[in-house]
Amino acid sequence: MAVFSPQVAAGARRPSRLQASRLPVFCLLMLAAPLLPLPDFWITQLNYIGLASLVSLGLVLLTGVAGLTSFGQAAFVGVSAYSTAWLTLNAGLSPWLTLFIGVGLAVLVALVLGLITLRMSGHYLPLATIAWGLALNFGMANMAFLGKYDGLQGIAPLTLFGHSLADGRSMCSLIWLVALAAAVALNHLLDSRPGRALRALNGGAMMAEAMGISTFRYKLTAFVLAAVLAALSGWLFAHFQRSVNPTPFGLNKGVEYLFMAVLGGVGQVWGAFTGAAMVVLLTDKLQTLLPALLGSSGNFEVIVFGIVLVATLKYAPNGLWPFIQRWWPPAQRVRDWEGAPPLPSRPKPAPGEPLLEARALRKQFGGLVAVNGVNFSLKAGEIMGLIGPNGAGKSTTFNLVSGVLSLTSGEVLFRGEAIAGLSSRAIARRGMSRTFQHVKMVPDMTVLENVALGGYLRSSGGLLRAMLRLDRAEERQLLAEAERQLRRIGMAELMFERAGNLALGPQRLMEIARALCTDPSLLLLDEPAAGLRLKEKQALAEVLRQLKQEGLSILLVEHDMDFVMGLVDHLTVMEFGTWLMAGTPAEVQASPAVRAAYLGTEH
Ligand SMILES: Nc1ncnc2c1ncn2[C@@H]1O[C@H](COP(=O)(O)OP(=O)(O)OP(=O)(O)O)[C@@H](O)[C@H]1O
Repeated sequence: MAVFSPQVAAGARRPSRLQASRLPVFCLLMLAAPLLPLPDFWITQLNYIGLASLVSLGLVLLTGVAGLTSFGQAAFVGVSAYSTAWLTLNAGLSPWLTLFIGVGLAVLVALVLGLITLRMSGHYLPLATIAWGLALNFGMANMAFLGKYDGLQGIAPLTLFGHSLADGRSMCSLIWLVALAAAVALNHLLDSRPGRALRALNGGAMMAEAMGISTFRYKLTAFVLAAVLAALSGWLFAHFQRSVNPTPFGLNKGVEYLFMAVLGGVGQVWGAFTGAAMVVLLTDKLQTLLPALLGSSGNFEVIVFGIVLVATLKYAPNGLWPFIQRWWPPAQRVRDWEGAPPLPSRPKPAPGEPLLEARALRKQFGGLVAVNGVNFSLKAGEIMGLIGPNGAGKSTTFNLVSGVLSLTSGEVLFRGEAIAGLSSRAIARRGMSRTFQHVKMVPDMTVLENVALGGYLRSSGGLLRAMLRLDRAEERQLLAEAERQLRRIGMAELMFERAGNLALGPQRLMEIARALCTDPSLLLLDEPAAGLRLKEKQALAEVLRQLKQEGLSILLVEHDMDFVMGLVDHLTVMEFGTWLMAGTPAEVQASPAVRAAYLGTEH
């Protein structure tokens, strides 16, 4: 079926996956750097860049991908650095053991902070990370056993298979090995089932939850992973510097890490390295240049960084990495999922089986009764329309059925089971999938990846498997299913397009494909024709007719009477939050009460 002709907004470009083909060359170069005849100064700079990149990578995941902000990453670096310093110096533990203790402590703190703050809206996490950063820094600077402002000195160097890593060159290899491994693992993660779930956090919690994704769990995951990366950097830092003091773990350093991520490109894995390199190298240059120019000493580079940050946010909000990427184009995704076995699917209701029943639905927003005493039912294989003029309460009813809103009173039965009070995630798991009145998607992901989000509940690959690339068989199944659903609605030719480049019509169809990818027993469409041009509406109606022929059950909320008339089996009409009438399209069309409701006259 090809009912839809591709329409892509002007300026559309071929999308790319995050992984770039020529990066192995860069990785090899960085790992070989200590073997090159570089002066010690440059090796030291490379070490600092690698250490900062690790922390910045965590911020790419946390801020760029998951949309959460932390000013306290330097404190996580400090926890691990001080842990290994104190435990190796005073308890005589092996640094390889203290690595796990330091990272474990950072994970513990991240879990506590995350569990307290991540359920709250936006600004609580940044505030909590500021408080945590300040508290820890004052703690380190005032505790006698941690050496107060002087810190701890004489930390033992690392040894690996009997070989000492005491000099900067040996540490350089280890630091870059860890930093590059982290970057590769993060790239793998973002190109996977859990990675798409993480990227969906920025597309709005409502959409992610409707696909069965626990947004809280993934926010916590991003926060903990960012803390782990910071802790790894802290452990390496302590054994590279061989001393620790509170200064590198203060709040200003936390802000600097965030600056690195923003400067490099906060949503880009390799942007973390770009930002870290820029800041480390510029700091060194400016710290000598500016005092000489101005004739007095001081941290004048901070002023320059402030100006650069504002300019970056205004003129290059995606950071510097996209500019570098122009000369270093990323690899095109290889279509390697042909013939992948299908994902598991659920048993479908028999045609005519009672599927959905809404009984006496009522929803009150404070003093406003948005929905009052609404009843309707839908059998398997039917398309039902819920129509009514603006403000009639259709979307509220839709949200009550799909679990986005909680009922004030009433009952919803889905396949005979009472689902009122269940979360939208739990309802999605039972086989109800929805689209949104205002399209909700991840604009930076391809159409295929957006649709694959719908397969989340039909797959199980976790973080570790994704990072180690052990999830490829399941990933092929997911992408094959996403492509199958795109073909089903006639949109396969756009699968590699960046979703944000699509016009509204194809975006709405993409949402339908995503909902189909969940293998639903019931498809809920919230005003799918809103904002579409005539041709787009016709294409959409054709897709829905095709889905009905395939036996799919659909509940359609729509404002446009003409759109639903030739499409649905029966209609329920709402007015002022109440049930007005139910009947076939012909009966509804002939009803003077419905005409009056739409014309806004008395009836
Ligand atoms: N979260 C909310 N808080 C308060 N009032 C709300 C909320 N959501 C909806 N309403 C109100 O409930 C009533 C019904 O709104 P609803 O969006 O369900 O109508 P609708 O039939 O979908 O309208 P439209 O076709 O314009 O989308 C309106 O008066 C609206 O202002």
